[in-house]
Formats: sequence, structure tokens, C-alpha cells
Amino acid sequence: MGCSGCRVRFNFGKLLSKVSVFFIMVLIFTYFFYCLTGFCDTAPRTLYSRQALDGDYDNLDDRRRILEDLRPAARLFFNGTTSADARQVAAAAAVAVVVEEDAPGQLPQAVTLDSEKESGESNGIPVSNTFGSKRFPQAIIIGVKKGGTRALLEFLRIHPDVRAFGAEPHFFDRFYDKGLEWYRNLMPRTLDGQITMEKTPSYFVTKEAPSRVCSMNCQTKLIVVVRDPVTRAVSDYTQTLSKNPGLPSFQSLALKNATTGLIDTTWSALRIGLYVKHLETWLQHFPLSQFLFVSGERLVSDPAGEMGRVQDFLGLKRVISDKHFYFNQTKGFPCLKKPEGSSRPRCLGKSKGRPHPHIPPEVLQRLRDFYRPFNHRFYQMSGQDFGWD
Ligand SMILES: Nc1ncnc2c1ncn2[C@@H]1O[C@H](COP(=O)(O)OS(=O)(=O)O)[C@@H](OP(=O)(O)O)[C@H]1O
Repeated sequence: MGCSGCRVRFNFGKLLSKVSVFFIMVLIFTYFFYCLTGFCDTAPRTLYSRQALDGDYDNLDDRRRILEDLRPAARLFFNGTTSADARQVAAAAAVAVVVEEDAPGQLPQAVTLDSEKESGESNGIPVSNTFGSKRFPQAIIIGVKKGGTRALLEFLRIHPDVRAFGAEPHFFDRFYDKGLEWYRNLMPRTLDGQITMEKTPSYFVTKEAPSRVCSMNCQTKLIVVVRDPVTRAVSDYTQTLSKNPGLPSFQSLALKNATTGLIDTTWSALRIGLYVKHLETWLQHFPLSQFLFVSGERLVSDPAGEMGRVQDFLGLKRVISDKHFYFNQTKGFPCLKKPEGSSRPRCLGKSKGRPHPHIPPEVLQRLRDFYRPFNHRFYQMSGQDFGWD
């Protein structure tokens, strides 16, 4: 009797140790599984996301972009997991946590925008995988803020030979001390023949950026989307006003003195528009042939035409054409008819194409007069007349 009780206890103890060994094995296996599928790589990205999302530029669009990039993977995961999918689902969870921590007030908005698309259709955004390598960008959209840089990047992303990082990495201005490997690790994987890209519009006005980009690779192609500096300044002001409704009027910030009409060039919204000055700095490090100047105005009036120039400059087959765009009357901008593989059209988010506040015409005229000589020098230097006067 007593002995059989001992045996039961002994067997139970044996079973318990077998179960714990089994669970330990499962844990070890799971860990190796995630590392093999590259999930361990996502740690720096998570850290990055927290910082990059603090940026001034289209944060909401970036958040939506990141969530959009990850959503198809999540869908696949629930339909039948593959190792690459699992990696992205885990990354999605990590990013979502970071987004929430970063701006809790904005997360529901980002999620709402994202869930608007949950119509059951695939949005067709390609799911990245572990094929290919993470490379430094061969081409960067370096500016200008409010020029139309998001539109350009989103249009380019429909090209099968372009892979781009969705958010703005801000490596060459804010995070340079993180090192080049950190930067490279942010990039999506590309196959041979594909181009890696990113966009950070503040690079164009960052003094240190040209030498830093050159020390990564002096052959990097540089794209600058330029827009009438007066409209650009108003657009910039509109963005700041949307975040800070108590902002003084545009005219009080633009003019040092209303009577003399002296322009305040220390205001960044005006300084950014001195394109020739910023270009001079870049030309100390890169030849003009490595730049492409995209007209922000033509990107709206003739997106296919402008995208043709961009594809030629990047040495890409002309894939993006008229058939990819339609003009959305409500938005007042061209939108993508079929964002790769999807039958559902897509426009840029609400932070793109905001209505501008009324600015007194004499203030706009004063600014036009101010910019004219700078614009003309910019036309000469770039070899293109953008027709802003
Ligand atoms: N297709 C399309 N849809 C929506 N908006 C478009 C498009 N093409 C160009 N634009 C113009 O892009 C302006 C925003 O520029 P950026 O994307 O460079 O802004 S940012 O610097 O990244 O914040 C944005 O400026 P605002 O109109 O002042 O909002 C738009 O005029």
C-alpha cells in the first residue's frame, strides 16, 4: 500500500520534470525560430520608431504607413503562418506598442484611418520577406518640406523595382550618431536590381547632411521636390497651425515690421524656400548631375509626366504611367487608382492637401518680390525654370 503511494508520487514527479523539459524546449525553439526568421533584427527598429515618430513631418501618415506595411502580414499570419509573416506580425505588435507610447492621443486616429481600409480587399502592399539584403539607399528624396515628398515616395513605391522605408528616418540630421549600420538596418530588403529609397525632407536644409550622405556613398542620387516657396511657406505654416491653433498670424511671423515690409528670414518657414542657398551647400559635395529637381506643381497637375522623369533619372523601366492615377475631385489631388495589385483607389492622408488659411494678397506679393531673385538664381543653377513668377 505504502509502496504503491510512493510509486504514484515518484511517477508524478517524473511526469512533472518531463513537462518542464518540454516547455523549456518549446521556449528555446520559439526563441531560435524568431531569431532565424530575423525578428531579433527588429529591436533597433522599435527603438527608432519611438524617436522618429517624434518628427515634425507627416507623423500621422508615417504611423499609418507603418501599420499599413504590417497589416497584410498580420492577415497572412491568421490565414496560415509562414516564418516571414510571423516576423512581421511580431514587428507589428512591437511598433503598435511604440506608437501608443509615443503619442497616445493620436493612436486612435491612426487606427481609424487604417481601419477605414478594412473592406476585405487586400491593399496589395507587398509583404517584405527575408530574401534579399538590406542596403544603403541608392537614392534619397532630400527635400523640400511640404514640396510633395510623400506623394512622390508613395507614387514610386508602386514600381516593382523600388523598395522604400515608409517613415522618415532622419538619419543624416537627427540620428547620425546611431551609426551607418543602424541606418542600413532600417531599410527594407532588396533583391539585385531593386532600388532602396527613403525620404527625409529636412536633409535639404541641414548643413551637415551633404558631407554625411557623401561619406556613406558619394554616388547617391538626390531628388528634391521643389514648390513655389511662397505657397510652400503657407503650407508649412498651415501644418504648424494645425498642431498649435494659438500660433500668431502668418503675416506677423513673416514680416519683421508691417510698415517697412522687411522679411524675417530667420523664420524657418521662409528660410527653407531659399532653395539656391541650400543647393549651393549640396553642390560642394555632389555634382549637379546627381540631382533631380521635381516640380511639386507638376506632380499635382501631371503626375505621370513627372514620374516619367523620375523613373528615367533612377534608371528604371517606365512602369508608372497615366493609368495609375485619377484626379479625385473631393481631395483636389491626383490619387492612386490601383496601389499595386489592389482594385481600391487610394489618396494621401488628411495631412496632405489641407486647405490653407487666407493670407492678405499684399503679404503674398511682398514675399513673391522677396523670393524672385533667389528663384532666378535657382533656375540658373538647376538648369530648370519652374515658372513661379
Ligand atoms: N497627390 C497628392 N495628394 C496630396 N497632396 C499632394 C499630392 N501631391 C502633392 N501634394 C502636396 O504635398 C504637400 C505636402 O508635402 P510633403 O509630403 O512634402 O510634406 S512633408 O514635408 O512630408 O510634411 C501638400 O501640401 P498642402 O496642400 O499644403 O497640404 C500637397 O499640396
